[in-house]
Amino acid sequence: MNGRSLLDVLASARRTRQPAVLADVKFRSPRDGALIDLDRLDAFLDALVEGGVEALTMPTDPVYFAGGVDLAAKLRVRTELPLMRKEFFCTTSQLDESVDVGFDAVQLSINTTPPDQLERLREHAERLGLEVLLGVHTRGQLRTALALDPVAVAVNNRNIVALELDPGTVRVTEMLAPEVPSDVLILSESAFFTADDVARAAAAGAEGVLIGTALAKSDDPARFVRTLREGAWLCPR
Ligand SMILES: O=C(O)c1ccccc1NCC(=O)[C@H](O)[C@H](O)COP(=O)(O)O
Repeated sequence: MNGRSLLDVLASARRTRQPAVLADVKFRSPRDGALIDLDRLDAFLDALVEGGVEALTMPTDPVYFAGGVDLAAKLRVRTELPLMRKEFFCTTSQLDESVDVGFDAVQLSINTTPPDQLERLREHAERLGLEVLLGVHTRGQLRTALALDPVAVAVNNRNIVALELDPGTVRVTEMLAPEVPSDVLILSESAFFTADDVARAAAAGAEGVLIGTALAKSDDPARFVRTLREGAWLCPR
């Protein structure tokens, strides 16, 4: 055990009633094109740590997000923050690889994981010691996820199946959060640009928010993280 836990980060946010801020290190997005140049990666990571982000995620898909496990390895050596892999998971070998690279958690999104593989992949991940968040974007997907008795759900405000070409809105979290039982943690993901967006997700009961594009585009990511925390207060569900 290495002591890094994304679930602990979310649980601790619930106790302190201050939402955790997580950074999605995304090199490219289908919507916005190139986001992070490799030559500024270390400085970017240092700024995120300085700003106080509590965990990192990374889409490792090379085609749409310009990610890769080689790039994830760079994150692993640079920071000790909990690290979650986002991927279009369909095989157990992708999970074995995730452990080898040093990921602590994986997100299995209901709408991208083959339905007949979902439980098998989740069990395999947990057997390997990976934390598992179930990703949802709609009410129907949330129902599917809750039937699996998750510790945490990731509510994606954008539709990953549309490759996040939709603008996304925190309204998705506001709609779904009331339907999540109070013992299930919520990470609200995507389309965060202002402190008001973060405050809305927290008011809806999300223990954490995940921000990618806005951080990558910020001239001062450390300061941006600090401003995002201002005024956000977690409402118990
Ligand atoms: O969510 C997934 O399952 C996923 C799978 C494979 C590649 C990417 C995936 N999600 C991407 C994201 O979740 C966003 O990059 C992240 O929430 C940040 O969004 P934004 O702040 O809007 O850039």
